[in-house]
Amino acid sequence: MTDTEPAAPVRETAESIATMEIRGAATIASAAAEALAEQAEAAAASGETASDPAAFRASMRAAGRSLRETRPTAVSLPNALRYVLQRMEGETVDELRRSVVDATEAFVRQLDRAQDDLGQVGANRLADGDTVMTHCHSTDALACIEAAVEQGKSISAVVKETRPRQQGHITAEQLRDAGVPVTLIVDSAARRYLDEVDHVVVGADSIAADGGVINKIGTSGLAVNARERGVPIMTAAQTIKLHPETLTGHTVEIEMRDESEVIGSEAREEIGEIAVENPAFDVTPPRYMDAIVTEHGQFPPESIVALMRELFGEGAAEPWAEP
Ligand SMILES: O=P(O)(O)OC[C@H]1O[C@H](OP(=O)(O)O)[C@H](O)[C@@H]1O
Repeated sequence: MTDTEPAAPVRETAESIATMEIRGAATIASAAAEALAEQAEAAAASGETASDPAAFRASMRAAGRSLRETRPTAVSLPNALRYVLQRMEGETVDELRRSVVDATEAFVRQLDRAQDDLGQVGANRLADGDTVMTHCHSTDALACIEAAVEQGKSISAVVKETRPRQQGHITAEQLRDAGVPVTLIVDSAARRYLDEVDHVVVGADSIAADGGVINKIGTSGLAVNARERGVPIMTAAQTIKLHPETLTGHTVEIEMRDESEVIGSEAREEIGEIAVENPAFDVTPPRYMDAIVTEHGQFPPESIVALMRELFGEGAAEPWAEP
């Protein structure tokens, strides 16, 4: 390991995030924070970084950078890196190492608590006997449904498959295991089934200062249809999903993924020359979202900016910036 080359566990985590073996905004955040702790342990035990606080710091920043470069849309990733790296302090390598490990542990505890807390808030929006529709796989959205079941409510689910990666299958399995009767549908059947559901519950990868919700591709169409059918739609999102840079006018980059997720090589060859695009996320304008449910309570999307200012001030530095 050199000053600028992250340790093996960081490289492995970065690779797993990029290939989506590790996925979901909250899961990515905790994996990234844990990778920083592993980097701190490795750097404190290896070569020049073990005895040189400046080299140790440089190796932590390089690790942050390599984790940051994996996927662009879920802001939970830079927010996690920022949380840990901003708490890195000490004169000696051992003090620096300890501060990173402690910050990581505190961060992961906070994430778990936030999900439990927002689950209670989201569950309060659901009534006994409700049917919910889900899109993709979101641990924050599932926390709301599972908390409602724990409150003794009987909940059923219509689960959208969510092309192209069919992450609705993970949702279907987890809800079934939680005792929720599940009906799996293809994405294009969503409008037809909206007449049979009481709520739509989705997650978020980022929330913009104007209340726009950035989530798995297809969320915005679902939200427009839900509004047209009069079905309330909520986004379950821990505050780690709030995107601080949107406070200063930046937009959220939408990840474009490989065409192979959309079309297999055989069909591709058969069809011949066509363009294929595979955006992983879209933006739901605030006017189509009824509520953003966080660990601090529920908010109309347009008012989320007040919470963002409270938590982040006016903006945020890159997670690996020198303090
Ligand atoms: O943090 P939690 O609620 O688990 O997930 C939030 C969002 O992250 C996922 O993105 P991807 O599957 O990583 O592309 C989905 O878009 C999901 O709604």
